[in-house]
Amino acid sequence: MTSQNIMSLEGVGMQFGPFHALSELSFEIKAGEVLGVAGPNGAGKSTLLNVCTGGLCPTSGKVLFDGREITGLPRHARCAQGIAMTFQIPTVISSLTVAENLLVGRSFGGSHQHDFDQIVEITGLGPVLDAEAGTVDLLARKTIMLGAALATGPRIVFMDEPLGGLNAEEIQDFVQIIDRARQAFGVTIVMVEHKIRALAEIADRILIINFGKFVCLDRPSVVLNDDHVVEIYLGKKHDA
Ligand SMILES: Nc1ncnc2c1ncn2[C@@H]1O[C@H](COP(=O)(O)OP(=O)(O)OP(=O)(O)O)[C@@H](O)[C@H]1O
Repeated sequence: MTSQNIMSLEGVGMQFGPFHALSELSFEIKAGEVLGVAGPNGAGKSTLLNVCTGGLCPTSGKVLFDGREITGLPRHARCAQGIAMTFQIPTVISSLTVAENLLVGRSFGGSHQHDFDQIVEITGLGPVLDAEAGTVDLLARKTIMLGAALATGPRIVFMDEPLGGLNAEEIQDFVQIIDRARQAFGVTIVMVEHKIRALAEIADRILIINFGKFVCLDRPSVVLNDDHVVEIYLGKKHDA
C-alpha cells in the first residue's frame, strides 16, 4: 500500500432540504488500500458513496480525484476516469449471459481496461460464463457485478454492502475475490459494510461516520477499541 492519496473529500456536506445527511466531511483515501466505511443505520454511508461516485452532487465542499476536482462530474464521466461502484442489490442484466454482462462493463470503461480472461480468472466465473445471469445464485450475481465493475478498468471501486445476504462461507469466498482483484490490479477498494468484524479482516483502515459526521478513521484494531465507536454501536457505558 502506498501513502499517495487517490481521492480526497474537503468539507463535504449533503443536504436534502433542511436535513443534513453529511456535514463537513474531510478525509483522504490512499491509493491501493481497502478502506472500510461503517456506522449505524442512516449514518450517511450510501450518501457518501454516491457523493464519491457521482450519484449525488454535494451541496457543499469538494471531491478531488488524483488532485483534480470532480465534485459535479456525473457517474458516467467518473467511470471513464477510473471510478466504479457496485450496489447493495446486485444489478446484473438477467437476460444476458455472465460473459455478456462483463463485456457490458467493458463498454462503459475508460482507456485502461483490464484483460477479460484475467477478470474471469480472478472472479472464478469461468464455469458459468455462458449461463444467463438471472439464473445464477446471489454470490455469483455479486461477483458478476464486481467483474463488470473491474471490466471498466477502474483505479478505485466503491462497494455498497457487498457482503449483505451472504452466509459465512460465501463471505469468505467473496472477500478472497475482492482481495485477488486488489492484488492483481492494484485497485483501491472502498467498502460500506454493516458486518464490521468481516470488514476488520479485509480493511487496511476503517472510517466511522454517525449522523453524517466524521467519527474516526484508523486501523481496524484501533477503531474497534475506540470508546466513541463502542458507544455508537453498543450505547453509553454505565457505571455498575
Ligand atoms: N434522497 C434523499 N432525500 C431525503 N433524505 C435522504 C435521501 N437519501 C438519504 N436520505 C436520508 O439521509 C440519511 C442517510 O441515509 P443513507 O442511506 O446515506 O444512510 P446509510 O448510513 O447508508 O443507512 P443504512 O445503513 O440504513 O443503509 C437518512 O436519514 C436518509 O433517510
